[in-house]
Amino acid sequence: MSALGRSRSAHVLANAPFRRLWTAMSVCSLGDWLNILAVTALAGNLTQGDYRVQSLAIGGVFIAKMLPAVLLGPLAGVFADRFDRRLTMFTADLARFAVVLSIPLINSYQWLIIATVLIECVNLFWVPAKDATVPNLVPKEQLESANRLNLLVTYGTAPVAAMLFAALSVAGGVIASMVPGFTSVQSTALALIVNACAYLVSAFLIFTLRGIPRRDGAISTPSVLRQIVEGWRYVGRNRLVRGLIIGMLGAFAAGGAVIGVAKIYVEALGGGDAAYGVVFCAVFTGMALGIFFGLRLLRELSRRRLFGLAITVAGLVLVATALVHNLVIVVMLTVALGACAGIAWIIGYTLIGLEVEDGLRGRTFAFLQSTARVTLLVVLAVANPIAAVFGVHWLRFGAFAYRFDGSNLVLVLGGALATVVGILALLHMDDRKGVPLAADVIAAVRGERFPAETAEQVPGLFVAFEGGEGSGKTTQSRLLAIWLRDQGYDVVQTREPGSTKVGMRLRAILLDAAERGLSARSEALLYAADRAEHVEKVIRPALYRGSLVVTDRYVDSSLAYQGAGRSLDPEDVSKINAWATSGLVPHLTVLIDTPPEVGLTRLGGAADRIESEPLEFHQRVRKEFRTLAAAAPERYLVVDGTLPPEVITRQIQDRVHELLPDPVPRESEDATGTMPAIRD
Ligand SMILES: Nc1ncnc2c1ncn2[C@@H]1O[C@H](COP(=O)(O)OP(=O)(O)OP(=O)(O)O)[C@@H](O)[C@H]1O
Ligand SMILES: Cc1cn([C@H]2C[C@H](O)[C@@H](COP(=O)(O)O)O2)c(=O)[nH]c1=O
Repeated sequence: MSALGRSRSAHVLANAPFRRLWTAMSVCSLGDWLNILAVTALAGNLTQGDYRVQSLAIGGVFIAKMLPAVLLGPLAGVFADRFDRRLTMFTADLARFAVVLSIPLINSYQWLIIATVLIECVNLFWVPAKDATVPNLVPKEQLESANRLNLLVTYGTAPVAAMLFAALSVAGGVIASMVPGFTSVQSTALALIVNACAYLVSAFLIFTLRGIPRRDGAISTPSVLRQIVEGWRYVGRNRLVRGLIIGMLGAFAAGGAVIGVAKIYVEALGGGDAAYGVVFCAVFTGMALGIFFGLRLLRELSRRRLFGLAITVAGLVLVATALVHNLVIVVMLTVALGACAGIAWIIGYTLIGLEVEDGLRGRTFAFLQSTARVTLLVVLAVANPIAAVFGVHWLRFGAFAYRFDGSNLVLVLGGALATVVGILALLHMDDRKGVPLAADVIAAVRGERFPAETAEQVPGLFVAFEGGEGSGKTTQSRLLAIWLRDQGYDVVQTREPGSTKVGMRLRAILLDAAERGLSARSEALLYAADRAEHVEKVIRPALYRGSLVVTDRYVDSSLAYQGAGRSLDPEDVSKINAWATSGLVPHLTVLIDTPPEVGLTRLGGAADRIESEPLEFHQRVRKEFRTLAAAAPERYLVVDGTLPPEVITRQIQDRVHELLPDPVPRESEDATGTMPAIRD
């Protein structure tokens, strides 16, 4: 049966060919993780004795693992597609089986490095052949679930492999105690034999898998360097995405430092290969806990804050890990480290997915993956040499001696880097400025959201106009903008709904008098959606540029129209709007208070969907506007909308004048050392 002919509702694993490929992928992933652990452990065991030589030997393995993908990745993708995919994967699996098996047989460091390079080169053929096969076996609508499952086995097999490695190391230890001459090197060989068998199982599964087409169209994988250069053009433009990527790369670099020196670090703590496996497993267990429980526990905390906080805490935990010389505590700290990394990674990925428009998302993810790879390579290349050069030092305090070696130094440096990057991310992306972080976190742990008592601290000034229909908001907001521009201010005059591309469509739906069936909740959500776009795309960027923003309607309109007018729960309306705006509150709201009997008669043309509501509706709206203003008089100016327009204008100018920043910033005065010209 053709892939497209299959039932849409069935689970993707009900598809037998895909299930077989997925099983092969799972077994291979398990083998890959086991391979990382086994070859690094073996490199350490083969060079045991000299700390410096051992550090460099392990560093060499990581470089041998990363380099082929960076240098030959795109080339292999193109070559891989010239051959029959099934045959490519089958041959690659057999080759990997043979090369991995040869490592314990030859048992030399030089061959270990050559074999590692060979295995990675073979992987470069296996992976694109597999990637290109998945869409051939799975219908289009199930491709996303298939990719999710692939991702699950790619990372989900890591803790399994780590546990397996630890178990095999313990078994090796037991054998060593019974069989004279059985060394730690031979014990690591057990893991390599299991690793080789995993590739053999995969070869069998692929060989018996029918239905893989020979090839269809070339796989074009652009070079890593090109992806980075091209990606930066898109990423560099968006402040939030820039912050996210820098944060994620910082976390990655710190993670790379841990991976690089983990083996020598664990050994210095008196742990063998089993302990190395346990620490590895702890990182991934922590990541899973962070992804599944961390986000739930801190659901009320702003995602942007949580992202920066998670990286900062990861950095501090890493520093603590470096300084504490107790294996049990180190394992516990490693779980915490993994949890923070998991939280940061999932938030970063999700926010990028949400922030970057559809057409650029692929390139942004490709950019992230390429830079992450290069970052990892650079960190792995320098981590172990740094550890080796630093060597082992003993700090003596009387009878007490404290060991501080190269691995401790690398972990402290990695931790410091993550802490700095985390703090930068917090400052760069904070969407709740003015709300103390500690109070926000404590409230979030209790499952509450800390109220934003103070307005967000932005360089610009934010003024909103509110009022009923025909009250004079458009007239007065325009006059205010002109007056401000005349004084040399950069002014953004805007309105709701409908000031963004999406907003214009929403406005058309919301105000179309023919749209009769819209429920009150949908209406509230659509206004909130328009506002979220408006704040994100227009208001916040302008305020951060230092502009003066004058908007015709904002959150109060929803509280008045949807809350009071439509009788929705005001708490609910307030919550969705606080979420939509990330708590952005105007510095001043000008309420032009006009009786609806007057305002409605001022309007010309056909009434829109809201204007055509009965008078009582508009009266409830007016009452709510007045109540909101009375509750926070310091943030409101209420003017009588029945006064002549010029009188209203004067009142507004007087009040806004008090809030205006100095048009000549102090820094520029200091820089020029001259006084601005005084004209009368
Ligand atoms: N103070 C005033 N006295 C009399 N007429 C006014 C006054 N202010 C505005 N108008 C007139 O009332 C009409 C509606 O004004 P405007 O468009 O500014 O109101 P609005 O609050 O923006 O209305 P809407 O809510 O429909 O957008 C316009 O014709 C305007 O010239
Ligand atoms: C922002 C916002 C607006 N409305 C209503 C109020 C008006 O009837 C229209 C907007 O039309 P205008 O001529 O641009 O003033 O939409 C609302 O019900 N809820 C809101 O949040």
